[in-house]
Amino acid sequence: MASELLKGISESLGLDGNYINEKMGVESEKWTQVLVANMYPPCPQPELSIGLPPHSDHGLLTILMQNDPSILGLQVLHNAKWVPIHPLPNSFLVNTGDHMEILTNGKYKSVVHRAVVNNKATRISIGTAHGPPLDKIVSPAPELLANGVGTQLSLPAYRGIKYRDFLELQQSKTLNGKSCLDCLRL
Ligand SMILES: O=C(O)CCC(=O)C(=O)O
Ligand SMILES: [Fe+2]
Repeated sequence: MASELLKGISESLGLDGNYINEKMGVESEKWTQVLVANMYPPCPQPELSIGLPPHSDHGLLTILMQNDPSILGLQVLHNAKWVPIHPLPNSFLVNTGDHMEILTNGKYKSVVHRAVVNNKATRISIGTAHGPPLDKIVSPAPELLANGVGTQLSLPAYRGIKYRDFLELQQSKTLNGKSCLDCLRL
């Protein structure tokens, strides 16, 4: 499913459908897939608590599902406001991650999101994060920097970094409140 979505994203950028899959080693033996299960039990004082603090996902795409679409929890930061996401029944929700933003030179943004809790029902979400192999150095795709006649030539907005080093940077205490992407911005 992730590789089909990545085909659509490649095409939306005017690239060959297999571009991202090939460049990012998607479905190769070493590509990164992480399964995360989150459980948010009811909280008597939800306004004093947070389920999952604001963050962006590090990979290319995260595919998320949740137990009951009528229980709200996920919020996305949009125009400096937290917007609640109303999941569609029987659907997956797809987030674009930091490496999508780096690879597309900011054409696709990495979504900052968080999960809030409620005082009524347990919410469970299950996500699969999809990224390149850990030893892959990801930098803005050259094809997107000078994309055809009549379009503006853009300069790379991020420096390249090995996926493993990005994950280590994200886990390290040297960020001082900055996001990893901010550290890579040129
Ligand atoms: O519970 C949710 O909907 C969000 C989960 C999430 O953002 C994550 O696992 O990275
Ligand atoms: Fe997330």
